[in-house]
Amino acid sequence: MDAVNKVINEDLQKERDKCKFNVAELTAFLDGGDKFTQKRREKENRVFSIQGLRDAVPDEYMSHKERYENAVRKAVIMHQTLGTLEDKTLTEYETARLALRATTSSAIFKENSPLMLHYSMFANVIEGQGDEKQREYWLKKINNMEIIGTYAQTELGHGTFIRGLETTAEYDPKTEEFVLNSPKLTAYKWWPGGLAHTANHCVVMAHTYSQGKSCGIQPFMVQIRDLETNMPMKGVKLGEIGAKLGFNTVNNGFLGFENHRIPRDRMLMKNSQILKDGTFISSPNSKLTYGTMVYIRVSILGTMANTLGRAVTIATRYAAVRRQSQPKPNEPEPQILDYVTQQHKLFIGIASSHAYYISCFWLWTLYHRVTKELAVGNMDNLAELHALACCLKATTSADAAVLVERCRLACGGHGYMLSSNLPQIYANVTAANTYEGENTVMLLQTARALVKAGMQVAQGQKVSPSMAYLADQSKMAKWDSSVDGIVKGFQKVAAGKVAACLASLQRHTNNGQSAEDAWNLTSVQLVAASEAHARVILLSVFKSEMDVQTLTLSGETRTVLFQLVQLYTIYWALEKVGDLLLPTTTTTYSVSICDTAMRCDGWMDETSLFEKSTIQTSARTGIAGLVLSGLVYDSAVYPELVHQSLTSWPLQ
Ligand SMILES: CC/C=C\C/C=C\C/C=C\C/C=C\C/C=C\C/C=C\C=C\C(=O)SCCNC(=O)CCNC(=O)[C@H](O)C(C)(C)COP(=O)(O)OP(=O)(O)OC[C@H]1O[C@@H](n2cnc3c(N)ncnc32)[C@H](O)[C@@H]1OP(=O)(O)O
Ligand SMILES: Cc1cc2nc3c(=O)[nH]c(=O)nc-3n(C[C@H](O)[C@H](O)[C@H](O)COP(=O)(O)OP(=O)(O)OC[C@H]3O[C@@H](n4cnc5c(N)ncnc54)[C@H](O)[C@@H]3O)c2cc1C
Repeated sequence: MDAVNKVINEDLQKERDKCKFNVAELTAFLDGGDKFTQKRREKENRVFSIQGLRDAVPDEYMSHKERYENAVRKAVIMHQTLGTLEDKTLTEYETARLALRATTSSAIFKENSPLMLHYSMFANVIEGQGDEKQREYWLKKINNMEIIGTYAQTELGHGTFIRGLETTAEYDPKTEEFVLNSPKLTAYKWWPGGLAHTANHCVVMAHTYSQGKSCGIQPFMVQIRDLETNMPMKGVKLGEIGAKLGFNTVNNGFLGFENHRIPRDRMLMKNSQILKDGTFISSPNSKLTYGTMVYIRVSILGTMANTLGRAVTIATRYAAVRRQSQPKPNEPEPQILDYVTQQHKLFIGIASSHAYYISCFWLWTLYHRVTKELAVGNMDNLAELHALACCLKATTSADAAVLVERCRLACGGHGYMLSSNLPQIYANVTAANTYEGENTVMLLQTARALVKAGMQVAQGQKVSPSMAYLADQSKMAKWDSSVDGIVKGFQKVAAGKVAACLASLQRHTNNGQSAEDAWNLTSVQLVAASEAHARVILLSVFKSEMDVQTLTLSGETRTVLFQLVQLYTIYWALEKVGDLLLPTTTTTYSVSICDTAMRCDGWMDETSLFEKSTIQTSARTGIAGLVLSGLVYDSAVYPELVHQSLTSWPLQ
């Protein structure tokens, strides 16, 4: 096996030899500096050198039980190898950056680790929701693996609608305990990773009552299994939910309670408290209880960057070594990578993966700042963070799923083989469209903030920085094909969509609909406005962060990174060319389309992207569309970019 690995395919080597930039420099840039590349490699080398972490039989030939047991076995070795969760010499930002760039777990678990929730949500919820004493007590046990935990929020009856959760926690002041119950089948917790057989503790989100009154949804630390026998505790019912598209080694389970009692201090009391006598002290903001979800939504951007990066690396390498067809007689079959259609499929995946990394670190910085503000009682920027995390989580996970599937298709029949790992990668990324807030629901959350901002703009009020562009009433005199120009175009599109939503909401309420019904009737447009806003953020952050962060890089590396920015921007301009050109269509067209299926009335008058003269010219000739298409093919961006994927990913 080792001898085989040492022989590098001639075509692959040829592509690598053509590389015009310093691969080590780019790798360090993505890792956050040489020091981190070194740390990451040390970790990877340690893990990958362990024979016991290699599967003797491919996962797919094992039974469900064998797969799970194999995953537990590897998870234990991984934990022993990597030690405790924290490297105390690193700052919080550095720890997160290293975690997000890590490739070890995805290399060892095709369908993720049964300890995934322990490391991610369980640890974070104690950090974010526990008071000082609780953090001190539980985090030590979590880091030392004295307890194994998960995050139990979703129920069979409700996932999205947290306020609808039916699990109850009723405070009994006589014994100073909470009594947990699942009043019906729909109240059973359903989905938590590791719950089926692995976890012995979990954080349970439950509807809380004290002194006969509702105290809202609160988090509780609950021991669910005996630490010696691993059997369920009294009044606790547990099991596995069944086979899934992916995540089959995550051990997702169900959990029900029947008069299960826990001490008062098991309620995580950083934000809300219930005193011994049952007095409820409410959190300064009920949404602080949802903080862990915001944290994971931010980290999902990084996970999408990593996962898409792996898929596009596999597919691009395959495209370099695969030869097919004979366009020119008497010449060898070309590498499929030389077909422009193949480049068109793959290179946007490379650009997107980079865009997601950059956006994740940018958003993480904001998350970190807002967390610090919250610690001193300042909630001013929580809504903006939430709005950004929701639409970026949804848009990056949706795009990543499409792009990973494209990578699979780009490998022809071989992409259909489980040995390509592309089907499993797809199963992992598509899950992120649902978990941690279903994507449509997340886009509608951001839409709430956009509608509010739109109304504030109309009243001349200031809005949050990421939505400030909504206030810019200027028109674009002509199409500007620079990256900044395209970003500006996207801002106009998003502002137009928000304005159209406001008009539609207004029209429906004027027609006597309730605010809720008007919202529902406008929701297709609201989702579109939210996605457009996400595009503005992704495009503008990718460009502006690159402008600043690449200043110290060599010219060659900067060039290739800016080619990625350019490709990403132009790709989305072409994908959304209809939106960008919408104001250039004739009034008749807009009326006939908009008044029926799209319901985007108000759009033309209020939000024209171009000045009237430009509109008429382009509507007559369709030139704007052609100019846009021309950009990609004239820019010579593609041939340069190929080297990027072949040389810069860490696992080569
Ligand atoms: C930072 C990262 C750095 C490093 C990390 C490194 C490594 C990490 C490694 C790996 C992690 C990666 C990935 C995966 C890990 C785990 C995934 C696997 C498992 C998945 C687990 C789960 O899925 S857990 C369950 C998740 N469930 C959900 O997400 C439910 C979604 N539903 C909701 O969030 C809410 O119900 C709702 C938002 C849809 C509605 O809430 P509701 O109470 O009904 O509120 P509204 O009435 O609609 O709104 C009231 C106002 O509150 C605002 N709001 C809502 N939510 C928040 C929030 N979270 N924060 C702030 N504000 C919020 C809302 O917008 C409203 O505001 P108004 O001003 O308009 O009133
Ligand atoms: C792989 C995986 C791992 C998971 N791990 C965990 C875990 O560890 N812990 C945990 O607690 N949960 C976990 N979950 C559960 C996950 O968080 C929920 O599945 C998710 O929040 C969506 O809830 P739901 O399944 O009830 O879907 P629903 O909310 O029922 O959504 C179904 C459909 O209804 C639509 N819809 C719902 N509400 C609205 C609305 N208000 N407006 C418009 N459309 C709406 C949605 O867009 C969607 O199309 C996991 C899920 C998966 C897939």
